[in-house]
This record gives sequence, structure tokens and C-alpha cells, in this order.
Amino acid sequence: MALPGLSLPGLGLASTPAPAYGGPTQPPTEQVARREELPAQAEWRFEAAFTQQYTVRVLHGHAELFGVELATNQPYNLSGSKGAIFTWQGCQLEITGEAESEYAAQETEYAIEWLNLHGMLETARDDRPTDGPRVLVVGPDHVGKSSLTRALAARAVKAGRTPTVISLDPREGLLGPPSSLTTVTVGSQMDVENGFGISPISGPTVTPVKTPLIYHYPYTSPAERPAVYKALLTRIALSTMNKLEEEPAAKQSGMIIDAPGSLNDPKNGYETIHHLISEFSVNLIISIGSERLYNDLNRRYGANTGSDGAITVLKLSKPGGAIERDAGYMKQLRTRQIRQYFFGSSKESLSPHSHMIGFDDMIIYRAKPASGEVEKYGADDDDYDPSSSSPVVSTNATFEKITPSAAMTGSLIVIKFCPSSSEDYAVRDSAVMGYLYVADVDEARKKVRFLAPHPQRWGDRALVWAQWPEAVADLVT
Ligand SMILES: Nc1ncnc2c1ncn2[C@@H]1O[C@H](COP(=O)(O)OP(=O)(O)OP(=O)(O)O)[C@@H](O)[C@H]1O
Repeated sequence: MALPGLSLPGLGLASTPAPAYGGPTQPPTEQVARREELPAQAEWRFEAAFTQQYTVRVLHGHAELFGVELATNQPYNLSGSKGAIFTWQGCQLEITGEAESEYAAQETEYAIEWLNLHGMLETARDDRPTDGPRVLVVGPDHVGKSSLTRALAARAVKAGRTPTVISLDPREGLLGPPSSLTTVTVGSQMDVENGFGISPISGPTVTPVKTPLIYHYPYTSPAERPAVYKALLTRIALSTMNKLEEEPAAKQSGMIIDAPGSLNDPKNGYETIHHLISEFSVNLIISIGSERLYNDLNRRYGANTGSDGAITVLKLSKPGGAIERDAGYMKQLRTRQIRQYFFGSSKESLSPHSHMIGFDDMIIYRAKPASGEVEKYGADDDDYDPSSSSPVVSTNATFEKITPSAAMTGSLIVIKFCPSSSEDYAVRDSAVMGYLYVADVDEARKKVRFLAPHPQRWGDRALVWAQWPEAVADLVT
């Protein structure tokens, strides 16, 4: 079955240009630019829908978006984003377009807390050059954890460091589509519009390369398959630590781990937080937006010394501007991330390639849905042993082999580095080589047409049908 409107050059079908990035936006209309004067330590908070053209330009003074400085006189397209442009000394902005919400705010004490935290990390980096800070950011959903992570990384890069950012929320990808758990050492400044930008696993890039190592967690929440999630954490920690051992400057810069908000749950999340702390030898825990979580962690770790020394637990308040992103917005964000993976961003467009492969020439696995039994936290935890790489018992296998079907149309397929005949645990633990998009499944001719970032085939690798994130029907129009 072909996707409606599928007509991308390279897919062998009639050609019409596909949008290079993002979703469809409203046709540009004549927009009147307006000016906003921000006093010192104020911020311009905005929520622009994906369909709204929204551009901001700094006319005078200095301003930043989550730690990344905006260049004077350059227009930034902030369509489909929510955030705050902050100024330390005051600035004048020129704003063009409509937003769902926009206002100047002066309750910005959080910015000073974040700057102090950066100062504290800098001191730790200078005091212990061979052993940088290992920071875990935890808290409920929508309290600014990812924004803090981004701001700390941006400030560290500005200070000449190369921090490693570890993003562990399967609902939102970093340098990859949702379901990616990413570790990346950041050596160049982030982009105001596109954050961490585009990864080379998406295709050849011209901007300074940030090469991530990506693992795949095929469920929406760690609580769905805690043993699978924990096994991946162990794997990510090991690869990250090994990499940092070879790069003294990155090791000194340390790591910042952005944990999913769903871990803020004593019953279904705390055990995973403890596992995270131990696997990454975390020495600084930042708890945002939850007194209870802070107290629970402080009670357990505040006075403790781990194998590498003391663990500090700090509490930060939730920034006033951090807001809930509803299900509709998150779905659009996921679609945009998938689109960006194949087609690039506003800064840099990519050209994906088409591959037609017969059913018999590939082995595809599907992540088994978490059964009610496994969903209950701990039920599949008994066979989890972080110190061994032995397979999980077959009753708790993560994957099953499937025959391609039309139901896969519009989904992502994950190419793992391991061979297609690997054991269940090896497929689970293997890093991601890249993603494919299922453009079309011809059940009669037993062929699948994939969209891939690169022209060359991937050889004998395990392929995993990702049912999360959900299929995107209009990726190619
Ligand atoms: N000071 C601020 N002003 C305006 N918007 C903000 C501010 N801080 C964060 N936001 C926005 O609020 C939303 C939630 O923030 P963020 O993603 O950092 O939270 P989170 O705790 O990581 O959430 P989640 O756990 O759901 O990923 C984002 O859209 C972010 O851009």
C-alpha cells in the first residue's frame, strides 16, 4: 500500500518537492514587526504553534535562549517552539508573526540559580581535572529539566568545555527521532533554532558535527519495561565512561544527564533513578520542581559517599515560564523530529534515498508490547542483573521476529549495529546505526520500500520495527 501523495524524487515515483523540515506552516502573510524593550534580567516568553510564523531579532543589547546567545540583527525563526529569550543587561527585540502566547516576564530568579550552578560546575571542573562533574537532572514533567540541561551545556561550551549530554527520555529524541536514548559530547555551540542540530547519522552534514551514540528504547515510558530500560542505561553508562576515558578534556567537562519526568514516581521510578545514579557514578543530583523527590533523594544520598566520593543533592525551583506541552503539541514535535531526521532542518536540508528490499532479504524484529504482568514494576526485574550481559530469560524476551506487513507503513525501522541473527539481549543492547522510514509495503510482491538517509545499504544488521513513535503518514507528500 502506498502512502497517499508519496512522490519523492529518489523513490521512483512522480516528483513533487517535500517540505524540507517542520510541518506545513501557514502561507506567509504580510506581518507587521513590533518592538519590545526588555529591562535587565527579564525574559520574553513565547509559545508559537507549528503553523505560526514567528520570528525574533535582537536590535540592541544582548539576549540568549537557554544559554545560547542570539546574534544582533539576525532573525530567528521560532515557529513550533516554546521558550524564553532572556537578557542580563536589557535588550530591544523585534518580533514578527503571531504566537499563541507571548509576554515579558520579570520573575526570573531561576536564571541566577542556573548561572550559579554553571559556576559551581566550572569550579568542580577546575578542582578535579581528571574527574569532571556527573550531573543528574530529575523532576516531574515540564519543569524545565531539558532546558536546564541545554543551558548548562551551552554555558560549558562557551567556557571552552566539551560536556557530554545524555538524554534519556524516549518521548523526545535528541539528535535522533523519539525512542532514541542519546549520549553526545558537545564540542560546538548549539543552534538557537534547532538546538543540538542534525546528527551525521541523518546524512552528510555541513555544520560542525556532533556525533552521538544512540540506543533504542521502543516504549514510551521506562516503567513499561524497566528491565529493558535499565539494561540500556547500563550499556549507555559503559560506552560513555569508556569514551570519556579516551578524551581527558571531555572527562573534565563532565556529563549532564536529562532524566524523563516519569521517573518521579516512588513506586515506578525511584528504583530506576537509583540504578542511574549508580551506573553513571553521579556525584551531583539536581532536583527541579518537586519537594518530595528532593527530600527522598537527599535522605538517601545527601549524606552518603559513593565509591567516587560524596553525592551532592541540590534543589532548584521550576522556572515560571516552563509550561506543559499537551499531547497534540508533543505529537507534532515527534513528527517534526522524524521529518528532520530524514529531511534536515531550517538550516540544512538533507536528501534521503530509496531502497527496495524483498521480505526474504531481511530479518525484522518487533518489540513485544509490555504485557500487563511485565508492566507492573519489578515483575520483569528479577532476571535483571546489571553486572552481567547475559540474556534475559526467553519469557521476557524483548523482541520477536515478524514478517513485514502493510501495518508497518509510515513507521520507523531501527538499524542496529548487531547482525540479524543476534540473541535477543544483543539486539536489545546494540547501538543504533540509523533509522529507516517504511514508505510502502507491497505484500503481494513481498517487497518493502524504505526511505534511508544514506545511499548505501546497511549489510547484515538486525532491523527493529519501532512501534514507538507512532507512524507518520504524511512524511513524504
Ligand atoms: N523560562 C522559561 N520560559 C518559557 N518557557 C520555558 C522556560 N523554561 C522552559 N520553558 C519551556 O517549557 C517547556 C517544558 O520545559 P522542558 O522541556 O525543559 O521541561 P522538562 O522538565 O524537560 O519536560 P519533560 O520532562 O516533559 O521533557 C518547554 O517547551 C520549554 O521550552
